[in-house]
Amino acid sequence: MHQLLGSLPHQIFRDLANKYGPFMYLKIGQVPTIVVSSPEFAKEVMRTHDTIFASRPQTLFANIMLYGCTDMAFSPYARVQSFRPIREQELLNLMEWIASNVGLGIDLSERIQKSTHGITSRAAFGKKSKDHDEFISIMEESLTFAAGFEFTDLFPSLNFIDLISPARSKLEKLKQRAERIIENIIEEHIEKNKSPLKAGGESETHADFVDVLLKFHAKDDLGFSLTSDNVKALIWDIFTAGGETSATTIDWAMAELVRNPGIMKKAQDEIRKVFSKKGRVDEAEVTNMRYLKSIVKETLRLHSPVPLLLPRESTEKCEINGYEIPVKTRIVVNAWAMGRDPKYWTEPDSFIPERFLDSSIDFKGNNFEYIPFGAGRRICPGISFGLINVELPLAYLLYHFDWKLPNGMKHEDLDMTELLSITVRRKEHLHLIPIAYDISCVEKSQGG
Ligand code: HEM
Repeated sequence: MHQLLGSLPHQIFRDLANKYGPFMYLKIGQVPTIVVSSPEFAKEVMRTHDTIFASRPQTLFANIMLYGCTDMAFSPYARVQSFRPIREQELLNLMEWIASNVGLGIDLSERIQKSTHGITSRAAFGKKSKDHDEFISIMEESLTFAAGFEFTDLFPSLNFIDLISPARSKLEKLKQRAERIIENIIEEHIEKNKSPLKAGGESETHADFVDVLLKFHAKDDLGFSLTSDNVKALIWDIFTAGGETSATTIDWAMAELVRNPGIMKKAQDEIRKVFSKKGRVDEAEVTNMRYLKSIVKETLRLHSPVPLLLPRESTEKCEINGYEIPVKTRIVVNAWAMGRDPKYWTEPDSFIPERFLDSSIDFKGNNFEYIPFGAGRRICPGISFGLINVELPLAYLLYHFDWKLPNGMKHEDLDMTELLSITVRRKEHLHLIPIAYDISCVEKSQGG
């Protein structure tokens, strides 16, 4: 659909909502769909009728990559603090690499992707898989089919076409490659837990996400059991939901900062004032950086990485605003459109972090005009982990380096075109030239 109309779905839905209103019934292909584009109706769906809309539709992507939608049976754990050494190490590695490229053009987007996925993998799987880079590229390719707008998602009764659809065969192949990597990760954990050192079981403090999943694998005695497919789908979920969203947010934030040098300078002043004495960033103090936090909030408002949240589907009929919503209606909530609605935001299309400095608006699902993490019982369970994974890398990038655009490019010319997948990234990779500000601690760590 989006290719035909030349815009991305969240943009098309906003234009339609401007014309036909914020609670719109559409038939997309054969699928009855309600598109919600106002905080009042978002609240109706995600608070008043939360239970009815807590299901997700079974799309082609979810059926194949998520093992018939057997993922997310429960929220992942969020021992955010305990992953601090992992974050520090990965980010120091990234700083070292950037320091060795000072004055040269680098593909910052690619490096951010790698290190964010590195943090997620090490937190979730104990270490980076030996097939880390391949796993990232499989994920990237498969996510382009995840938005739920494939032919077969829109015409479910024509499933004979589905069987020969190029999307299905591509996804099947990607799944086979991903499965091999995921099975290796599981196998390594099973072996590790068999080792004599681990006799008596992995200690709770060192158990990673996969260890926790394996404890619930096929064990009814714990009152809750996961099948092999559940375990594999959950590993996939964490890798994609955890890494991709954070990397996309950092990338947009850096692009906005490069386009707005005054804001970049203000952020660097805040960060450098605090860390200059130490000569390095300290995670414990990043939580007090008010301006940096406002930058992250503003980035999530303008560039919500999951602009249409994840689709939902009604499990029984209900009434909203005098309309009867039948069972199995798909619900699309346009968080991106609400985040840019002039009714709620002054200068909605401008990047102004100051708007959040003295504002009580947060993204925990209470202010429905601002829901980059969703709301209700399907709200993102990874908010804290996601936020620190964005704030900390930004603090490192802004503390240690100044940033210039290559080839004499002007900051206002930076292309902010969006690219569709289930997350919305910038179409172009961010190529920048790092200039050293204070890299003494990175150089020291290089030396040994
Ligand atoms: C900047 C970072 C992130 C953003 C913007 C984000 C955004 C979202 C959004 C919009 C949803 C859908 C919510 C809804 O439908 O109401 C979601 C779901 C989810 N997120 Fe995140 N997320 C981020 C980071 C993370 C991280 C770090 C993890 C895990 C470690 C994670 C795990 C999940 C999972 C498992 C779901 C599915 C929840 C469910 O269906 O019940 N996310 N996220």
